[in-house]
Amino acid sequence: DGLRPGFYLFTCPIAESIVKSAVESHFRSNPAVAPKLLRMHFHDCFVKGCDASILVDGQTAEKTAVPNLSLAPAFPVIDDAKAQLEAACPGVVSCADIVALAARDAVLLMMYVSTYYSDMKWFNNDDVDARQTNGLGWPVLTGRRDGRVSLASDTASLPSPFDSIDVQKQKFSNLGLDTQDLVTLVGGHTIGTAACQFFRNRLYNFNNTNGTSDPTISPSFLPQLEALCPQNGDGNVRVDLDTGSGNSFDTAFYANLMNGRGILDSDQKLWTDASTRAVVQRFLGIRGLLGLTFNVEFGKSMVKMGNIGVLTGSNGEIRNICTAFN
Ligand code: HEM
Ligand SMILES: [Ca+2]
Ligand SMILES: [Ca+2]
Repeated sequence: DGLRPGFYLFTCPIAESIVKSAVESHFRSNPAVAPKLLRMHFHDCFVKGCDASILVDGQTAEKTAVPNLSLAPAFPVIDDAKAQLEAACPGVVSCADIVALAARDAVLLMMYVSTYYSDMKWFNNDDVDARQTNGLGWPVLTGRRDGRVSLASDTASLPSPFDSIDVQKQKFSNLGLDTQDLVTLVGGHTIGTAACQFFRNRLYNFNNTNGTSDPTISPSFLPQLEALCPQNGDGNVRVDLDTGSGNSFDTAFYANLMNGRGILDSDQKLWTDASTRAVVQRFLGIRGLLGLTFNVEFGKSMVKMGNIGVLTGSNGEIRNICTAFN
């Protein structure tokens, strides 16, 4: 019953290092996979629990739903790790655990890069081997098993960038996550990018009023965003969710919200709404409030998220390949 640290200690002791090396080698050729791996774990857990339902191929599978399309470059990381794991310990390590471990390893790489480097181009694999993680990251509990259902229609439980704070809170509390978890986990937007199509309405057509922009956007930031996402430009152009700090796992995202420089409407509202703003302020160490340390809280909330609806014991299965049920 339940997950535990080191579930594979005796059955596949090399499991966690195989996942780590798969994440690192893909990261080296394409660092953009790191934020996608984090988001993949979130999208897995929020739809039928953390059961690898997001990995299955098929015409009506979760993968085909709009919110999951931009995750495509990160699926091969999981498939690679799984192939190596099947060679080392056949039939033992679940795809759901690979996703959870890969998300942690991806964040750890970003934390490492932001701690020791100002520019990712100086990053190479030798550094990874020599790195000191200094207590960053979090222990991933393992023992999840893989689900046997994957339907695009189930992705309606995912939050949308157009959701109000009340709806965001509701979607999180449905899964046992409170307001602090919401603000903490959305802090994952400290890394990675969003396509213009998901926020362009804020620039040119706010509340369906043509020519109007969202008044919560800082006046100095609006022209910058408009330049990145022109009104009739390509909606697939991608912009950092944390302007000026898209590769660093840090609290700059929250400072941007405070300064009216959020990208998604759902993110900027974390500052507009008093209940979520209070949590943002605690991450920013505003005087008079009990401070919160982002990296620490993020790990705690990730462990909570990683427990959502897990299959354990004899429930579910250990898939042979992550893209298909057995
Ligand atoms: C109210 C909750 C949330 C909403 C509405 C939301 C929405 C979005 C949207 C619209 C994007 C851009 C997708 C694209 O253009 O491809 C995005 C990206 C991202 N999200 Fe969220 N998100 C939420 C919560 C979270 C959580 C809880 C995490 C992780 C713990 C997360 C991690 C990420 C990451 C890392 C990216 C960047 C992906 C990339 O670079 O491709 N998000 N999110
Ligand atoms: Ca799932
Ligand atoms: Ca950042």
